[in-house]
Amino acid sequence: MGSIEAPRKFYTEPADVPVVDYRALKGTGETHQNALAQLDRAFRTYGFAYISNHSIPQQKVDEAFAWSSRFFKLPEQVKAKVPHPASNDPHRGWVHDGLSHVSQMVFDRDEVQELRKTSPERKETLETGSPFSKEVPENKWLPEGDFPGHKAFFESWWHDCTELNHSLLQSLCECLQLEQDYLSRNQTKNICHMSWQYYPSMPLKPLQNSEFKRLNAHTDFGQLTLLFQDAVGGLEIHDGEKFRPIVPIPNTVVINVGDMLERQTNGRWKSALHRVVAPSQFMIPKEDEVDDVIDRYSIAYFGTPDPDSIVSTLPGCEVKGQWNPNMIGTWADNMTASTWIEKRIAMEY
Ligand SMILES: O=C(O)CCC(=O)C(=O)O
Ligand SMILES: [Fe+2]
Repeated sequence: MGSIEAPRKFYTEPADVPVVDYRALKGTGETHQNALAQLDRAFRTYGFAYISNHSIPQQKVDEAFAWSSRFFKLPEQVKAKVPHPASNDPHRGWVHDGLSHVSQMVFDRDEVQELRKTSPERKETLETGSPFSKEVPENKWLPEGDFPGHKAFFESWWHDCTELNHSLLQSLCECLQLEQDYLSRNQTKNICHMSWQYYPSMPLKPLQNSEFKRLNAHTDFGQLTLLFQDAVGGLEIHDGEKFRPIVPIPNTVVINVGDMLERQTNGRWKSALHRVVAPSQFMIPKEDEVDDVIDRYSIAYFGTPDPDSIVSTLPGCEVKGQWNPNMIGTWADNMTASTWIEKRIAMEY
């Protein structure tokens, strides 16, 4: 006789981050107003939301993941033809496992060196920027013969993400009762950035016991991030009390508030700490069931204001929110977007 398996339990309940319907965000009437209110609440509470029914067809998202997997499965000597330098300049190309290291608001080189030893990560990334903007470093592409078709796909994918980013910025403006293009007007040079992340399969134990992370806890330093994740899981956000899983929901994109948007909204919206660890379903105590954690892929589009723009309080956000902006203490007056990005990325290399 077959037995009924007890439902799998998470060690920690997933974060109760809402799924906001993009069609409602872009619609009219009461449903529209409700969707805006839901997004505002999600950003106040978590700094994160899932967006369903968005403008990029799932087939295109699947294609992007297929390109990513093909790239990272190339032999190392091929990927090494487009190496990311040992510094962040230019922030382009393939980052081999161990080259970059994420930390949170640590700006002291010695301290970062120490953290590299005590909180190592297992990841590779491909760092890319706008293929259209003249204001940013050129992308590093493999010869077309090594990887046919990738440039054409990337251009089209970049375009789709940029459109979605601007469309969401408009919704954010509606939440904040600003003119609809208020935030987009300040993103004309397109210094936005896209990281393609690959977390190779690895033994489960060192992830479970925190000897390794896939990605250390951090806040994003841009304005709004669009995050596409595959079905594997492992992303967690800190809800003010503890880290909780952001379980993958098919056909959605995760969006989150970065440091600059937290600063601009004066803490009304939260730039939340997040990290990538073992998927929560592997944290149940059935240790002999699985030895290795499988490959994981994600793609992040970091929306960023124009480099020389001063990141300061938006009209209507003068009253401080419930969250203290992360940049308090380190956020000088008249800080530009590029200064903040460089300050933070420099510490990753
Ligand atoms: O891989 C993920 O799901 C998270 C990536 C991330 O947080 C980042 O690149 O800033
Ligand atoms: Fe992040």
